[in-house]
Amino acid sequence: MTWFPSRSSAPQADPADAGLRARSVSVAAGSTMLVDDIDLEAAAGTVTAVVGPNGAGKSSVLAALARLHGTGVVELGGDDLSTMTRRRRAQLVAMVQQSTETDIELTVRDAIALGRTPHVGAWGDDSESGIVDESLDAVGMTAFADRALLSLSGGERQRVALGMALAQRPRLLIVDEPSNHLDIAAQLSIMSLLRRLASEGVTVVVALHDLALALEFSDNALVLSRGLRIAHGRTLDILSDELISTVYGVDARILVDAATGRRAISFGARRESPSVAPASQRQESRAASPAR
Ligand SMILES: Nc1ncnc2c1ncn2[C@@H]1O[C@H](COP(=O)(O)OP(=O)(O)OP(=O)(O)O)[C@@H](O)[C@H]1O
Repeated sequence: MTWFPSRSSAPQADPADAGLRARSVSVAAGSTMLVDDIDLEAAAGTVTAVVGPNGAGKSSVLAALARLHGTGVVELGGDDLSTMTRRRRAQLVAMVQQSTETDIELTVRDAIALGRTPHVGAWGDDSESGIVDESLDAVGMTAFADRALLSLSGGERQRVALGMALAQRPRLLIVDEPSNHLDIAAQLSIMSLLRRLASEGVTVVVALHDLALALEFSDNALVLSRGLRIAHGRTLDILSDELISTVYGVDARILVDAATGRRAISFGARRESPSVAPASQRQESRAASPAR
């Protein structure tokens, strides 16, 4: 299945032109810096994993990239996401957040159809209505299409949330911890789907707790700790035993399966606490205002 079968504005082939470029992204809550001065570049057609311990600022950075809050400049294909209309931004950027709780009475199909909203014309017309069925299929929810959203399990809701984002046909897909609630087969299937979307030109940025998934499925990684950028580069280059051990405060050893080349990580007892001073202590005087 191809993801952009009939879309005339399919992501451009040239990664340098179509990708994501974020500079000096900061997020504050009052006078507390949650994330400080993060730069990130992600070419179209790549998957970038955002990793780091609990509270490192992953969700905050992702929401700032989607321009839900924070300061700094975020460009997609050279266009500043902050200065475009909300509708235009919604056509380009989809975000799947961690919380999938809802009390809205919708069927699964209706929920996924909501993802088409930014593309629906003034008369309620959507020339690509088949996308809803494709999105249902892609996240394995076709059999659930007429089920009430409220009746779904956590993992099923997670898939619907991703299905909504797929229906948006974004150029930039931001996903916060998609493996939450998912069994191992579902995790691999969602990560494979993200890889496939990238292969069709989408820029994918995904927060992951599972570093083995990051090693297996991402091209590049952004490593955060206490609101600061610790490393950014090719995943296989930067996610080393030493970096993981330092950032997470554990003993970590990456193991490569000689037969398959797949990587797993063996973890040992915690050593000392991570030594990075939090952004909130470093920059208490700085405060970022909400994005436009
Ligand atoms: N409104 C707020 N006021 C104060 N602190 C906040 C606020 N929102 C988030 N934080 C703090 O900012 C830090 C970063 O939170 P964030 O959710 O971005 O981290 P994360 O890396 O996604 O964490 P996790 O892996 O646990 O999901 C956390 O310490 C969190 O407690």
